[in-house]
Amino acid sequence: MAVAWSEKASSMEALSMSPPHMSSSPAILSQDDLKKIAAYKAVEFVESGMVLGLGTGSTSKHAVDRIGELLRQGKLNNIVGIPTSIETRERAISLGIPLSDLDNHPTLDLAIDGADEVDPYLNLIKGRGGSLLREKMVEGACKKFVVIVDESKLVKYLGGSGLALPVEVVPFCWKFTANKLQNLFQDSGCVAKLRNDRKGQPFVTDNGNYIVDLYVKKDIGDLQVASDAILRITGVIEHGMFLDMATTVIIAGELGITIKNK
Ligand SMILES: O=C[C@H](O)[C@H](O)[C@H](O)COP(=O)(O)O
Repeated sequence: MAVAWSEKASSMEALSMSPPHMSSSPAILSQDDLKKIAAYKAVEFVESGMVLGLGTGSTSKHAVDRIGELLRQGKLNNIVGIPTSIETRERAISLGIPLSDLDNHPTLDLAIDGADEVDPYLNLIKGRGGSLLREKMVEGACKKFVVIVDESKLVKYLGGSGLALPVEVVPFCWKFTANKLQNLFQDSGCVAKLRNDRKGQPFVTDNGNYIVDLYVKKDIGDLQVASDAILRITGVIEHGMFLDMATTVIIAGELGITIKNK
């Protein structure tokens, strides 16, 4: 379903501006504007009393901020947030969003999160920010999982953006695990690289693990088969393919919002 700019008050509220076609000079929307528009649209699905999965990353940050704002304004009440990373937990606390965890709330009403890639079947790659494990645990426990992206995240097949498929691995003998991963997808020209932080040290996840990024030159074939094969490698904890998990994807683009439902 495509939604025109002029019909969507929430989009305008996200930007505090007129829709592009109504302004005297054409407005150029930045990628961050589009992320914010998608996030605000997703927050329209939030109702008072919900247990909410709070995503991680530059797109879901806008959703978390918006939820905090609506709580402050008294337009939402009795929300319980389940954060998917330490970063999101800290942000939610600073916004006064009440928090809990999966131990106390094993079923969530709704989660809102960004993605790195979305394929035509609403399969996702997530985790380029390193938060894939907690995200998959929380978002796998949701009745509804709304994904928010700008249109640059749409791909024909997972891995198709030329960017990485992240895999969280135990630090112990990570090279051994990385080699096994690379060999698994050698037909797709896979190169496995340990992710480093800004200081050139191994990037450490919230769970104390490393990330091996897989770069492929072509389609890796059946995604469920690939997923099972990755998870069978001892040393792998989880990967960033989120297959058949998204129930709705909200895509913000220059021409408006598109909503895709499973
Ligand atoms: O680990 C990071 C998460 O999976 C993010 O949701 C994903 O990388 C998308 O992030 P962003 O909204 O910053 O593009």
